[in-house]
Amino acid sequence: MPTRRKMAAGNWKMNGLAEALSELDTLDATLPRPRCDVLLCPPATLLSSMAALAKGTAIKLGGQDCHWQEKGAHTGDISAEMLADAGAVAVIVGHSERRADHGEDDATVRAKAEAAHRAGLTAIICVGETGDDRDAGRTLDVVGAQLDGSIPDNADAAGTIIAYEPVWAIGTGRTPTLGDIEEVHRFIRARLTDRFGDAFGDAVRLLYGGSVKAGNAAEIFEIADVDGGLVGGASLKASDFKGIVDAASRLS
Ligand SMILES: O=C[C@H](O)COP(=O)(O)O
Repeated sequence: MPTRRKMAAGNWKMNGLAEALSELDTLDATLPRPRCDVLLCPPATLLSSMAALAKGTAIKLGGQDCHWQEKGAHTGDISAEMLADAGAVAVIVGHSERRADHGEDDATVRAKAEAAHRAGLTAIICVGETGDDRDAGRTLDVVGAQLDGSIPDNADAAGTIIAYEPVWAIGTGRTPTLGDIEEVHRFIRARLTDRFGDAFGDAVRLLYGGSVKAGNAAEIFEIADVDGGLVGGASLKASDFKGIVDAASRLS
């Protein structure tokens, strides 16, 4: 049996002023030695302050995006090396909001994942179908193509996490059925095993994202190929996120 440690990852998106720093303290105070990995991805403006606060706790920090280059004339961008320097251990790449808002295609996402690896960060690579894709029965084709195009050829399982996030489930309160989540996660693991081999396929972690809450986390994280969640709205308040961390911890 593969022993993959569950992960509860919070993506704060474009939310969080300095006052949100207290959420980290609250979360830490309420987490008695979680048996899962706990990751918070705040806006870049809060990263170094949160990394300082998180020192010595079970909470790790991540970025929400990075540029593919190490440095240079790219106004407004942040490199993976800068995120690592600020205390991040991971970075989300290819989130559907980046793909939609910034026109990021699979090649761009792959370059960003390569940059993450270059900087020693775990790349959390997001894939997921739109509502139209699902209605048209294209979910597995779309997700398969995103996986093929977005994951670097030299990816290693320890430094790579795939987040399956159906676009239509993000922030909507709607989730796929447990059977649908199971089908897509099984498909993702099989696709990765075909490309990278059994060891990679067994070890790589697959997160589900899209309207995960304390109330549905356990039933989703119990699915065989689901290794935790990438959580948006319900990660903003420590009191909400704690229930999700607890579910991941119990099932680890
Ligand atoms: O990265 C997180 C996802 O986009 C999920 O967001 P949500 O939990 O608010 O639906």
